[in-house]
Amino acid sequence: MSEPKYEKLTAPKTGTRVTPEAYASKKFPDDPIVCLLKGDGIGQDVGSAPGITTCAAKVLDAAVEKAYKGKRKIHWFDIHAGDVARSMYSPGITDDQIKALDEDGQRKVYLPDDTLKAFDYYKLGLKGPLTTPIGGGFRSINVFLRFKFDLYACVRPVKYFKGVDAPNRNASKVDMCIFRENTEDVYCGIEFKSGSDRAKKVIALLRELGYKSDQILDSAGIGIKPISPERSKRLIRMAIQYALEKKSPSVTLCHKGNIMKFTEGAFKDWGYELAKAEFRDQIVTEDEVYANFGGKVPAGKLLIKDRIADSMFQQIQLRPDEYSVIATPNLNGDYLSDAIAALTGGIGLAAGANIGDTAAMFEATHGTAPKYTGQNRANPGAVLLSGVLLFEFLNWFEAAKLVTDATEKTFAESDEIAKKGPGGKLYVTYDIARQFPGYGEAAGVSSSAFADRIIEHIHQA
Ligand SMILES: NC(=O)C1=CN([C@@H]2O[C@H](COP(=O)(O)OP(=O)(O)OC[C@H]3O[C@@H](n4cnc5c(N)ncnc54)[C@H](OP(=O)(O)O)[C@@H]3O)[C@@H](O)[C@H]2O)C=CC1
Ligand SMILES: O=C(O)CCC(=O)C(=O)O
Ligand SMILES: [Mg+2]
Repeated sequence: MSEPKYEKLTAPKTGTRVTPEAYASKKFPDDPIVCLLKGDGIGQDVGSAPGITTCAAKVLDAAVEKAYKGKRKIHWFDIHAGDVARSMYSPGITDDQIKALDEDGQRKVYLPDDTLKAFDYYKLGLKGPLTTPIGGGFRSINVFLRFKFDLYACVRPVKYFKGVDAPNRNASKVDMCIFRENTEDVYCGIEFKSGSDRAKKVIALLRELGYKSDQILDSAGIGIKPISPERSKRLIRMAIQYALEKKSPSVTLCHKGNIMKFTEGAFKDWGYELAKAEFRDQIVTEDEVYANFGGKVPAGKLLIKDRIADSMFQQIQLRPDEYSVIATPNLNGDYLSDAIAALTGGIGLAAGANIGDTAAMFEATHGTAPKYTGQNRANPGAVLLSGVLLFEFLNWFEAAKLVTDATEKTFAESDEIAKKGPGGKLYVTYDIARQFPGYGEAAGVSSSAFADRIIEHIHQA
């Protein structure tokens, strides 16, 4: 495969492409080219106000330089999506002109072919959040990218950072990693609008299958939720492998199988089936623990259990230490990610990665938080910690540790200041500052000042 021809992009002149062979062997170059998609809202730079992606990339570069002194380096390739892509590739296009386009045409305004070609070639990216219109318009570009490149696992670890004064008193017990299936479920975008010809056809078909008009009104909009054994199993396999590698105590299959028996319930059944077929010697199921081991997990075994999604939301709050790796279908994973992140201080710190077999895109759990656009105010921590996941993926553990330790130091020093009473100067952004008793949002610093403080700690390490 040779470098694609771009309309407006210029690839970095130095650096090495991460190839499918590198993915297969898990041996990555010391100078990888990584696509950087800054994103919309808080992701984008506005005038002299840097967005969170720029702030995060600056910290990541500082950590690599400190850890490897020039022997390793990320070569960023700026590619574009969202509002920036619209103004670059379709300057002057009006909202009405965009509305008149079909879905594919609308998508191309915000996700140009250049961007797809570049990511398809380079296969590795760090991405800021992108806006999705609500109730109409094009499908989510974020979701589109995950489907297009078969980034089937959305991996979102959430761990308490010492020094963050999270309101939940169980915060320090949180150490979970969500594996959210990324390519199925209601996210497939198969929907039929109420009253449309297609909705009427689908309803007519359902009537033929025996579903009566009191079950599905003629006026209903319809959404389809496909969940397959192949795609469930590959996600659950990755979750179990991760848990075994990290010596995690359990994998919980989180589903709503009591209500959606053949999708969510099947996800759970396929999970147990896979665990027994492929990992029999390393795992034990919760049923087996009670039937054969008096309720105690035998030493060295990974516990496979399942929970119904609604109960899971209270479990994570009341008994977070009983959960470590969670494998779940797409929509549950979306809801759970934000909820678990809230336990440790909020989505400003919630990192994530979309991982496939031959490509990966690292991105925060949160969205564009549009009201903070151009204010240099939002927390760059989630994108930064997504960069830490990128480092771990590349096996750059020294750089990953430098960033994590320096971030922790930045929280810890603010905690020390806050303990002395209100009125001190903190080094964290508004969202973390407001959690310290007696402090408010105004005690926080800008995104760039928080990033710079982390860099100072990296230099001092
Ligand atoms: N992967 C992606 O690109 C994603 C994109 N989106 C899209 O983002 C848009 C906005 O979505 P919305 O529902 O408002 O959710 P957001 O996650 O963008 O924001 C919700 C709230 O979370 C807090 N927050 C989010 N990010 C940060 C941060 N970095 N630092 C501090 N606080 C933060 C803010 O809380 P507070 O108001 O309390 O300060 C914010 O108002 C939508 O178009 C949505 O589709 C959503 C999720 C993921
Ligand atoms: O694509 C979007 O706009 C939302 C995606 C989202 O909420 C997520 O990935 O967690
Ligand atoms: Mg979400």
